[in-house]
Order: sequence, then C-alpha cells, then structure tokens
Amino acid sequence: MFHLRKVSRDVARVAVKTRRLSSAPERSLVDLSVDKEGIAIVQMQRAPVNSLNIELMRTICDSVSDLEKDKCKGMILTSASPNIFSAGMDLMELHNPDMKRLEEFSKSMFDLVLKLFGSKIVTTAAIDGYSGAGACVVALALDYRSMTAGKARIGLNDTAVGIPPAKWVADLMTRTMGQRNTELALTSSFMFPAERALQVGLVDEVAKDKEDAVERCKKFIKLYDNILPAVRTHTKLSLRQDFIVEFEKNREQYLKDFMNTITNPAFQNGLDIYISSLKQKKVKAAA
Ligand SMILES: CCCCCCCCCCC/C=C/C(=O)SCCNC(=O)CCNC(=O)[C@H](O)C(C)(C)COP(=O)(O)OP(=O)(O)OC[C@H]1O[C@@H](n2cnc3c(N)ncnc32)[C@H](O)[C@@H]1OP(=O)(O)O
Repeated sequence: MFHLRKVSRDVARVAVKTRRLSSAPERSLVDLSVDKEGIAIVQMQRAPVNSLNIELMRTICDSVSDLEKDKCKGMILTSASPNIFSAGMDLMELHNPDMKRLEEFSKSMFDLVLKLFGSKIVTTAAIDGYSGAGACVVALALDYRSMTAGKARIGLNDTAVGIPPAKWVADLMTRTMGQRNTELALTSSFMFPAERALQVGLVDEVAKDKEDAVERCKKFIKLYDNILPAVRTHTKLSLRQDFIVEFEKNREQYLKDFMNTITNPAFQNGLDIYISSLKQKKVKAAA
C-alpha cells in the first residue's frame, strides 16, 4: 500500500467510477490514487493473479481515460498481488467460452491495447513479479517499464497455451526489442528475468524491489516536466500512428482470427490440459 500525501478530489471521482465498473461491487478491481505531483498509481487487485478478464481490462481502460481527462502527468501500472504483476489473459474467459462474451472479451482486449498504446499521458509499469503473455503485451503497450530483480519473469509465452502470437503482438514487441530479439523471444516463448529483459530492451530498468520500481517510474515521468505535454503527446502519437492505423484497419480481421483460434477444438483440448496442470500443481504443492 502506498502512502500518498494528498489524494485529489478528481481521484476520488475516478475511484468511485472504477468501483462501479468492478464485477464485484464491494471491491474495486484497481486501486487508484494520485500524488500531489499529479502522478497516478493504478494498482491491479484482482486476486489471486490479476488475470485479465473483461471487467479488469475495462476498468484499466476507463481509469486511463479518466486520468487523461484530469490531465494527470503520468501513470504507473502495478499490482497488489505479491510476486505477480499479472498472469495474462484470464484463461477462464477462453475456456469453453460463451460466444457473445468471447466477442466482448476480444473487444475489451483491443480497446485496452489502443488506449494504452495511444494514451496522451506518460504511461509506465512497475513490474514486481510474473508478467506473462497478455500481461507482457500490456507492459509493452506502455512508454516505460521497470522490473524487480529476482524471481519475476516477463515474456510472451503464448505458445505455451497454444496461441500463435498475432502479427500486431509481434509488431508491438518488435518496436521495443527489435526484430532479432523478438524472433528469438517469440519462437522460444522465453520468460526473461529482469536482467535479461533489460539486455534485450524488454524492460528499461531493473529495480531492487517494488518500491524502487515505482520510484524509477516516477523519475521517468518527471523527465517530461520541462516538455509541454501537448508537444510530447503529439510527438509520441505521430511516431506510433503507423501501428494505430494498421491496427484500426485490421481490427475486424484480428477479432475473427482470435475468435477462430480460441474456438478451435484443438486449442480447447490443449487448454483443458493446461488448466488441469495449473490446478494439479496446487494439489501437489499441498501434498
Ligand atoms: C494491452 C493488451 C491487453 C491484453 C492483451 C492480450 C493480447 C493478446 C496476447 C496474446 C495471447 C495471450 C494469451 C494469454 O495471456 S493466456 C494466459 C497466459 N498465462 C499463463 O499461462 C499463466 C498461468 N499461470 C501461472 O503460470 C501461475 O499461476 C502464476 C505464475 C501466474 C502464479 O503461480 P502461483 O503458484 O503463485 O499461483 P497458482 O498457479 O496456484 O494460481 C493461483 C490461481 O490462479 C489461477 N490462475 C493462474 N493463472 C491464471 C490465468 N491466466 N487465468 C485464470 N486463472 C489463472 C490458478 O489456476 C489458480 O486457481 P485456483 O486457486 O482455482 O487453483
């Protein structure tokens, strides 16, 4: 929990809104606070592993929209779960899905990619733990990533769950890590510890713990203190426009491809086995 000296009224409004969006009305899916310098911390708190279901993705998306409206200086995405940033997409959303919900899920995923990648504010992630597949995509859509050394791993291990990485996912990674590193990372599904992630450019800095990771994000956001926000945004978005235009143009096709992959019986069989192995791990650990 962060101790911030001042929480603005605007933030109180944001917090109310996110709470209303949560699937569990008694508990918000993100904890949102803004410090006196206008830096927001958006802390995912969907226990146990912050898996990305529709509601969490929408809540993050709406939180960023509100922070943009409130002219926040920047935001730090982080997690309340110890040792886990996020376990990626919620596998339960993909397992024997209801078609209507799966379509909603895909839309929420695409909305979030575009919102994060095209955000007007400075966006960062303090990654303190596992950040696989969809969670790595979330991190890649931001401007800057700091990650704690130690057990934490980050990577696009989509093939482990039988999802061949989509072109836009590979493009997003290539923009950050370059062609060669992306090719190696995607074909091997390698999960990078922080130091290796830094070497290939997947993260920007290695931190000693979560607090340090958050501080490094703040420092990064403050680098822009002397740059006019509108000029920074214009420059960022003009450099990202090619990806955004291409994404918008192919969005319908990406949606169809994703739905086809998920509904393929071979994928569902593989997912059955994968989910059982996750549950089995727990049984073994308890024995
Ligand atoms: C801006 C972009 C937005 C989104 C973009 C996505 C774009 C496309 C991306 C391309 C395709 C991506 C696909 C995916 O993301 S699929 C998910 C991949 N993730 C994984 O394979 C992680 C699986 N989980 C684990 O390896 C471990 O659980 C983990 C290391 C995360 C934690 O280990 P730990 O030992 O601490 O905890 P448990 O394993 O006991 O897990 C606790 C419970 O949580 C359940 N669980 C875990 N992961 C998931 C998940 N991804 N979805 C749903 N549920 C999950 C696990 O089964 C345990 O449940 P129970 O307590 O009921 O047993």
